[in-house]
Amino acid sequence: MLELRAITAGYDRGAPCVRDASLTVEPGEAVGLLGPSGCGKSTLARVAALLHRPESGTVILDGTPVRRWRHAAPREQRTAFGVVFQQPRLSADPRLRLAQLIAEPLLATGRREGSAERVAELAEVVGLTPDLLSRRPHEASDGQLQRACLARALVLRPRWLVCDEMTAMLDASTTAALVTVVEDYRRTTGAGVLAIGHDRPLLRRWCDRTVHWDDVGAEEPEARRS
Ligand SMILES: Nc1ncnc2c1ncn2[C@@H]1O[C@H](COP(=O)(O)OP(=O)(O)OP(=O)(O)O)[C@@H](O)[C@H]1O
Repeated sequence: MLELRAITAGYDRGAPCVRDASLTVEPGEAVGLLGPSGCGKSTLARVAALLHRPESGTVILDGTPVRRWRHAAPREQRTAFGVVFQQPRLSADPRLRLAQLIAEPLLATGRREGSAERVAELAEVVGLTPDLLSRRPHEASDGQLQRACLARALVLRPRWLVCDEMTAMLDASTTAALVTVVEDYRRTTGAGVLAIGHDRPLLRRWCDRTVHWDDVGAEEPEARRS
């Protein structure tokens, strides 16, 4: 289970944008998090994915409290997460061809062997044809690049997938395709999904339950008391 307990976080000490937020995601569960722009959803998602250290509160990953974030986190905790951001161009190294982008986490964790096969397999899953894999980000559309970013997020077979407005920049058919990929991944692996968004009907369709930002602070009073 992924548990966020009483998380307070932000960028300016003393003026946090996330205050006392609690949320849990069970293995195999998809939880949607809705809220207005700028309220702190992405910040909470980054805390959940161990990318941003909170000022206070606890993240508990499969029963183990997280003590360190980002590169200081133990590899098995860091690689338990796949993350897809809203703007693929901001999260893709412009120098890498799409195949290299997808393979990045494999190479970063010393898993070069079999990486070409894994990239080819995932490219098919996300709907990228082989000719696209040799292109660099500036030669790909937003939708094609987001497909590659989703493949990169899945390449290490994470147990938790954080989708931070993954489909906000995409057309309806690419949105449907990527949501289907995430859903198939969740069904076949039992991974838990935290999906952040503004699109209530989409999140309702996609997720087992949807939580509004206003309720995140009061969602689990028992957990917050303990
Ligand atoms: N790197 C940063 N440095 C300083 N402030 C930041 C940074 N990132 C976000 N913020 C601020 O923190 C607050 C919460 O931002 P966050 O991105 O978490 O909100 P959000 O709910 O995800 O918004 P949106 O739906 O528009 O993406 C905002 O006021 C934002 O301006």
